[in-house]
Amino acid sequence: MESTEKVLRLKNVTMTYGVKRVLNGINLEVERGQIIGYIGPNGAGKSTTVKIMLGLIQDYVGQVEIFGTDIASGDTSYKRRIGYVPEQAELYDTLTAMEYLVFTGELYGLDRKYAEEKAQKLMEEFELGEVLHSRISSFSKGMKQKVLIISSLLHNPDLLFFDEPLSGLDANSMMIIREMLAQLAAQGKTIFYSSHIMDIVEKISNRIVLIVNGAVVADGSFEELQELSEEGSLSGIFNQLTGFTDHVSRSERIISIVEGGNADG
Ligand SMILES: Nc1ncnc2c1ncn2[C@@H]1O[C@H](COP(=O)(O)OP(=O)(O)OP(=O)(O)O)[C@@H](O)[C@H]1O
Repeated sequence: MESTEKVLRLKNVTMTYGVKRVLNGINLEVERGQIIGYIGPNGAGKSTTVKIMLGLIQDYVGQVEIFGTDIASGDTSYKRRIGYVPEQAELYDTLTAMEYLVFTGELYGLDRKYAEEKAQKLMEEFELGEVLHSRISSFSKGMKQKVLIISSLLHNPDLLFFDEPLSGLDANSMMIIREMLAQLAAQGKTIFYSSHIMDIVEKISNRIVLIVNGAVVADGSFEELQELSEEGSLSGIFNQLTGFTDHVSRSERIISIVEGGNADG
């Protein structure tokens, strides 16, 4: 595999829901080993882009290639090389963690015994060894999130889509995931990381793509984005590039409404 292999290529991708255009011609090329921080305001179109790449939305316009294959070609073998941590997942609450992980491992074509062994080892590393055979319904939010992360990794994918993967995780677990992603990228895995936690995106990504209203408005390393802006932090750059300057007056109005005063006042 060439080190500059294009893992992802989006050509002029547009998506419309009814009369509402939510993606406005996204162009993106991602090379092997990159960690892309995919950021943007609520409703900008991030999840829609990810769902298109996962093959969950098919009525887009434009072209999407993953590992060099057009995903509309009908060849779905690319999916075996992908891992996905959704922002919100319906975990099968009545299953135990082991049952869930073996089930998803087998979906990805893993041998049952191999999936069991790997699941057990990974659960232990995430300090969940004692609840391996407990029902997921008894798990805390962070514990469920760890199970999702493990299930995304079980088949050793080459491309990972992480949507707000650290939600609910404590500071120690966050540090492990951050380090693990950096090490995976160093080995040539590609990571598409979508989050609203700007200081983590700033630290973790070697390339940041900002989308606003379904279009890419900035694309580069954190240092390159800093050159576009007078702001020092990614959250400052985000505020500036999305044209957001009225947080003080907005909060004043909200509090005024809460207090029952004149909303304009
Ligand atoms: N199934 C759907 N039907 C109609 N509109 C939709 C659908 N899914 C998403 N949208 C709209 O598409 C736009 C983009 O949504 P999307 O979920 O991609 O945004 P996002 O950038 O992931 O937002 P967030 O940061 O809040 O998760 C939003 O205006 C949303 O209301």
